[in-house]
Amino acid sequence: MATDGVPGENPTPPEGATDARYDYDLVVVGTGPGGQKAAIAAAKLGHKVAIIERRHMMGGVSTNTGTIPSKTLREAVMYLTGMAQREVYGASYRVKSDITMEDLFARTQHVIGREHEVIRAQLLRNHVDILSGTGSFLDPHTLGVLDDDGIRRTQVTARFVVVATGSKPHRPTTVQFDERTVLDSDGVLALERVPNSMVVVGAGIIGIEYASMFAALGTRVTVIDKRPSMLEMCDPEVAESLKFHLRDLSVSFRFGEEVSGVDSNTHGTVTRLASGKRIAADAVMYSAGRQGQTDALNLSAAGLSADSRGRISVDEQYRTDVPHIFAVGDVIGFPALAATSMDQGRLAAYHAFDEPARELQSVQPIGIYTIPEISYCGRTEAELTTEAVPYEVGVARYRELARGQIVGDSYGMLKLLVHTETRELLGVHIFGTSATDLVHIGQAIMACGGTVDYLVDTVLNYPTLSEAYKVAALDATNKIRQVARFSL
Ligand SMILES: Cc1cc2nc3c(=O)[nH]c(=O)nc-3n(C[C@H](O)[C@H](O)[C@H](O)COP(=O)(O)OP(=O)(O)OC[C@H]3O[C@@H](n4cnc5c(N)ncnc54)[C@H](O)[C@@H]3O)c2cc1C
Ligand SMILES: NC(=O)c1ccc[n+]([C@@H]2O[C@H](COP(=O)([O-])OP(=O)(O)OC[C@H]3O[C@@H](n4cnc5c(N)ncnc54)[C@H](O)[C@@H]3O)[C@@H](O)[C@H]2O)c1
Repeated sequence: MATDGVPGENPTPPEGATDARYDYDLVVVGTGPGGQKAAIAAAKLGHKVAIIERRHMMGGVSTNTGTIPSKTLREAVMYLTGMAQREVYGASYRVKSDITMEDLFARTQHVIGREHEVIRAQLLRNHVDILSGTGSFLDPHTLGVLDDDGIRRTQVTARFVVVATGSKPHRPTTVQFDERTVLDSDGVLALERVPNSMVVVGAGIIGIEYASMFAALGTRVTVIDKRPSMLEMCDPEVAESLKFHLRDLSVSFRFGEEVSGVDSNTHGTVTRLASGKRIAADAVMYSAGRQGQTDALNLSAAGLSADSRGRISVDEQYRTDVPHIFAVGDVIGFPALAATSMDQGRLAAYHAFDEPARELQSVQPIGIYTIPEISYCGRTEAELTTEAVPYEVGVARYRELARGQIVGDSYGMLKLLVHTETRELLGVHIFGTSATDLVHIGQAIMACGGTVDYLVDTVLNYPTLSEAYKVAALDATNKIRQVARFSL
């Protein structure tokens, strides 16, 4: 099998599968981030690859109903409401006063359309065959593909298979979803009007991201979660800052409350809580977790099964219990991010074809696209305290940065957690403009085992938000010095 000589160059199209018993060296099911990267990685190694996907889902949940539409919607909300500019131009500043769902979706549809083209072109120029339809196992090496009209079934054989079928919203059986007033995160993308009021059930990342978008649009949002607080994985100070912001946008929180049911009619909805409370709203959005999409796969024909949440278990090489079948992305569960799914797909392909591969770096970022956004990597203060790791905190407030004033962000902050003895960076927690981009500076330093002194001794562009690292580093080192002097 020929391999491409120059890294990144399009591989020579393979004439056939390496093993003549099979049509393909690799068949991937699902074109989300995990499936795309598995297919392209294998093709770049010179293998004959096919990918199965339903006609309207090129790019997966990520491109069609998840990451890309939600982040584009957020961008449209930020722009049209003038949210990010109000500190500069005043509280009444708006780009458009009567924002419609049409306005918001115009931008989303534009980006989704472009992404479809990019993904299709990438697959085709790497000679990956796109098989349109729903894939299911007929035996461990054979997949049936039922076309999108549900009429014609073809079949293909593969030496290796990567299952990258992703996830779908979990819908409790006790709730009647009518796709108009009682919705999940897919249904939100088909809303006809911006609701005046909305109940969000589930204060996970999806729930809080959408709660902040609708609140910015002027919707009165009530967030309900059975847990005692939201975004428990975040630094408490950061989560508290977000909560303060959301309350300012009229968001109400009902934590420690379980939803027992939702009633809906032409007037709207009433959400019933186990505590006896009833909350009226124009719409209810459920964001109470997701489950693996394995129903259509006929896993038993391959000798596989899924757990009660539709997830497939894999080893550290993303290999299932059937050694030539791999699974990646949301279908294997945590962390269920587009970011990680891509690398899982690439690594699964490398492991299948015995291509040397390194493990992923242990320091991984989390980006939460609320308004304002949150991002972090490394450990939290609570974890360090439990583990009795001596640390100091260095904080930079955007309002004290020239760039913070220029962009009109007075609430943002960056917090560094620094080991007081080794001076290593242990954690970075950011709240505010560009947090999801800025976090990568701290991540890179941490991954290289860098210390706070790197930031103290480095000149950064001015005026930038990156300067927050310098300010926080100086703050942490000043505090460490103060304690050291006291001990002398
Ligand atoms: C609202 C929302 C916002 C999100 N925001 C972010 C974010 O900001 N950052 C981030 O990193 N992650 C985010 N995520 C998570 C991210 O979208 C997922 O982790 C990611 O899409 C998972 O990728 P995947 O490769 O598992 O496949 P998916 O993107 O889930 O796609 C799976 C594909 O498989 C196809 N498929 C399923 N069964 C079959 C079959 N039998 N035959 C053929 N095809 C099949 C489906 O049609 C689908 O297209 C978000 C998710 C949601 C819902
Ligand atoms: N920016 C990002 O990276 C991003 C954005 C969106 C989604 N995602 C991914 O999507 C995944 C799923 O997100 P999610 O928010 O749907 O799920 P989740 O599991 O993170 O949160 C669901 C929440 O719903 C609550 N809940 C469940 N049933 C309830 C009930 N009956 N009454 C009240 N509360 C209830 C749970 O306590 C939980 O807090 C995330 O874990 C993440 O991996 C990532």
